[in-house]
Amino acid sequence: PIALQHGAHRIGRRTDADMEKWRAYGLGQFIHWGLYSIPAGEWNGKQYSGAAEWLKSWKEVSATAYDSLMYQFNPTKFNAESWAETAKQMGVKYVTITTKHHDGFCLWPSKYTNFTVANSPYKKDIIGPLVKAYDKRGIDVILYFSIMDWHNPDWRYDIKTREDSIAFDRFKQFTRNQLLELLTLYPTAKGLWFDGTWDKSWVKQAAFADSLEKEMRAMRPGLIIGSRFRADEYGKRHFDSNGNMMGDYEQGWERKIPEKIADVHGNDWDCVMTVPENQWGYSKVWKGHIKTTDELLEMLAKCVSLDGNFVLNFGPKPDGTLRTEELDLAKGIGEWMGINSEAIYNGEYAGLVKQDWGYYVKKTGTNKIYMLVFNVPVSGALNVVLPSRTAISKVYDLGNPGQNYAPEEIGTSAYFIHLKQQTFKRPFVIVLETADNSKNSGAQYQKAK
Ligand SMILES: C[C@@H]1N[C@@H](C(=O)NCc2ccccc2)[C@H](O)[C@@H]1O
Repeated sequence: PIALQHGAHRIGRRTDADMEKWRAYGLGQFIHWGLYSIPAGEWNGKQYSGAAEWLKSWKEVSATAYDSLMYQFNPTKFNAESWAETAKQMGVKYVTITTKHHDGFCLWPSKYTNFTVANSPYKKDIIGPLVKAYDKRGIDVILYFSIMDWHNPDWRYDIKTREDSIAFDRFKQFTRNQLLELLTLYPTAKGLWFDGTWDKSWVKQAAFADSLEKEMRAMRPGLIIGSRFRADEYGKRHFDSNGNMMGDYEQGWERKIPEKIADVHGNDWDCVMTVPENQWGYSKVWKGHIKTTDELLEMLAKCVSLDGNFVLNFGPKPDGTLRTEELDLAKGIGEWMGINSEAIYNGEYAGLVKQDWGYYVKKTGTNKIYMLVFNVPVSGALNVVLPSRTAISKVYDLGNPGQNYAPEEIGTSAYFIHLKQQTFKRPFVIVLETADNSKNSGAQYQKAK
């Protein structure tokens, strides 16, 4: 291995209680809200082809004109309690909220810039009420923070001249001030979700970022910080020059999901997902495919089955209400979670051979295995292959406990679970309680009928 001062400072997963709680979440909510929600991807009557929250980067948009959106920010219908209640009904265990996106506008009254809610017609802090409303419902809060800040004149994409270096040193102090301010104002926040850290200017700040991360962790023991915050001294991000993950969980899964367990390298991770193809902030026009409840439930199941958390994005409207498509999805997911959340919370990779019918999730610390079924085979028989000498002691349908299945043993620790019906409206979950059978001599199995 290469001697590194600013690489990963821990090998393997964190084992403390705060991280174990994060690992158990399963389902989260992302909220992207800010000035970009006002134009919602449209400018001078033309549609921006990119993500709505990147509108300011469009060459047709002048920074001055964009920044004066601050004087239009007045979400009269904003109600933190109703967002938190929607999230509660959906069954999320944590929420990641944008405090400042790439455009630099702060949803809290930062004392380090005038570009905040305090100088908008709304005047009031948005982050505080949200933290309070979510905390009250037992939903942990993670604060999203973009390092890249298009409003701050000291931001640089790269550092080429002495002037760049002097300006960017001011920017680094500004960034440190804002982050310590956020941790001081919102002490119950469980972590920080960093973004906008890919440009050379920041990638060159291995020592500064490392010391800032240490300072934040010292200030808030247990704080959870992802792999996207800092680079090592060779500019390596997410994984340092020795291939060790930086931070506490992998943040690389943005709008994508790992295929197999080998893809996650034994690390904690979260997948953050948009409802349309690629819109995080509110966008008037949702182009292309809009994901359905069933699709999102399958993504959730896949993430949890591979040791990750699934975080679904909401882009609230400028008036502070949520759009109906997102409310409908929250309702659909919530109804499913109302019946099946036991298969999601405290779920982990089961270590079984993946079958076509869906995903296995093991309940952490137990011998309970959940079968999350999305694809019913024509045969109606779900194939289950367990580690050798593992017997099934109990099988039942989570949504219909009375429905007991007598698994048919078709080989050594291999079973068919015969479904009683052929069509299902929603994905469903079958619970397997397994028993270690290694004590008995070779188990007898019924000949396949
Ligand atoms: C969570 C999302 N991240 C922001 C973004 O710019 N993603 C594009 C991107 C994704 C992965 C590596 C670099 C850049 C989007 O605007 C959202 O905030």
